Amino acid sequence: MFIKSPLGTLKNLRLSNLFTHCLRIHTSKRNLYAGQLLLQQHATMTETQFGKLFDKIEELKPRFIERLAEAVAIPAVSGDESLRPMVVKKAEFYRAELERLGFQDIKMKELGLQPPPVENPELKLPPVVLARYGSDPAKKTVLLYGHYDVQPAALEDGWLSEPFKLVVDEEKQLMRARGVSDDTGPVQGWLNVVDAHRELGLELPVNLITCFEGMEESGSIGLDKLIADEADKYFKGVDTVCISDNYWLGTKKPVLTYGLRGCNYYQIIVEGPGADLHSGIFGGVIAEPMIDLVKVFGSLVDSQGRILIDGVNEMVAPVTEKEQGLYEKIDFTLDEMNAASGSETCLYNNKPDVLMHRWRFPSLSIHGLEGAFSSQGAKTVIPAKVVGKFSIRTVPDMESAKLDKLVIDHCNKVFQSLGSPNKCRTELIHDGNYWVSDPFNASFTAAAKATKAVYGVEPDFTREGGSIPITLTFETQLKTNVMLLPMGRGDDGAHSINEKLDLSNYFQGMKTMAAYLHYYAESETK
Ligand SMILES: C[C@H](N)C(=O)N[C@@H](Cc1c[nH]cn1)C(=O)O
Ligand SMILES: [Zn+2]
Ligand SMILES: [Zn+2]
Repeated sequence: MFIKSPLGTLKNLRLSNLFTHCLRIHTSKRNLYAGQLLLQQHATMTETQFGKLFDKIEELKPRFIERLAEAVAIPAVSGDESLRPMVVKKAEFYRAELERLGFQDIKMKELGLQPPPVENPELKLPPVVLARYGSDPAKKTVLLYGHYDVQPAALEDGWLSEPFKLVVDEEKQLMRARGVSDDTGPVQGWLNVVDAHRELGLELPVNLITCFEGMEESGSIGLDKLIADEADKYFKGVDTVCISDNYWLGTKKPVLTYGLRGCNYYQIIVEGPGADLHSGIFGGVIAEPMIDLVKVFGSLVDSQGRILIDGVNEMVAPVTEKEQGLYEKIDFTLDEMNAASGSETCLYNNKPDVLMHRWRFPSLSIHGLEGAFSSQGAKTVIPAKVVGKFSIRTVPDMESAKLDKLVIDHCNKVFQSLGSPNKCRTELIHDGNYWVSDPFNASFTAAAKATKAVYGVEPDFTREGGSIPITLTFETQLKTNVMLLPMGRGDDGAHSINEKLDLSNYFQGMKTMAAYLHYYAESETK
């Protein structure tokens, strides 16, 4: 059955669920012989209800941009120990916002000290912000997860404007600032959805629980335990978890995401000389830590992206015939890929290979190093100690502990083969599991309807090459499903310079979030 409405074509809607409240309103009408009539009446009502909500979101645009500007102005970089007070300040910002919006039972959950490796052994982890909006047992409960920490950013990296100051580019119709897409914009989006309901005097159709953390960009350290501890307490009765912390695959087509890669992040520490040395005096005479590190780095991966560590590729689940057919149908082009990377350096020349290597094969990236000369000019120094950083994006069926052993054994073996008198050790900094789900549950169905209602198209179902370390923990500890509803686009430049969020994605994203809550409330499963 199809109902045509200005919000889009609503397909195969079921009387028993989506129209429950409509039936209540229309019970006085005797003329139920024509299901079509009832459906038309409901279509009008849904249209009116969404119409008002969507109009309110449009009307509140200046307020919603202002709030986002306040949030992104706090440089909450979880990976920079010196900025930890700013991460805590941003948690306080959200506590105040939640209070102002009428959330209750707000808890700033402390997670204790950050475990090693860490510079300051007294460093406290930032709090997790838990809050409730409604606790009606007749309603479903949706847990909204997001993170308020961000990646580092500095003007001198090549930003067009100060990274922690929101710039609205009217010409390009976008907002620019660190975190605007990952993940401050989407977190703000959820709060704005509640704000819009309150302004309209419209009841939220579900109970909400927020779980906003401040360590996602550093591997969600400490959050697993909190979720396990609160599974039967604060999180009791959660029906589904919705995460808005990834991006569309490309720039035009909205997507829903049912898979993530995991991430194991390592460091290799090579040290020898007692201090940095003059290369004219000591060059050729002493063993240089940087030379050893480069050799170990070079043994990890080749220039075609192939991982060279024995046993790693063998853990990857084989590609099935059924799966092979999925990739060609996805709305994505190599041109979009090149535009997003700002280059033509892609290692693959066809869509299925690009998507498979992004979603379902592991990758190894070398991120950088501490301790070495990295400025302009030509300093003739031999660094005494260097710390190399690299990570592996993991996929089914890779086992995290087994991977750690393979990686550490490999680095030790390569270093030993160099015959260097320096010292070398490799350690895990943090890890997070991959996650793959069934995209046909009630939550995904509600999100697909919401996408159709807002954008007028069916979303693509995609996997994400990035990681959200806590996703699998929600699924296993709360024994419920998780759905990923991205707000931004594939070219937003998350983790890069000039991170942006298109204005249309911010506002249409909020409408999709709002519609999702209404459609999910009306779905059959409780
Ligand atoms: C997809 C998400 N917005 C994100 O950027 N996640 C980070 C999380 C992370 C950091 N270290 C390990 N995982 C990512 O994928 O890099
Ligand atoms: Zn994120
Ligand atoms: Zn991120």
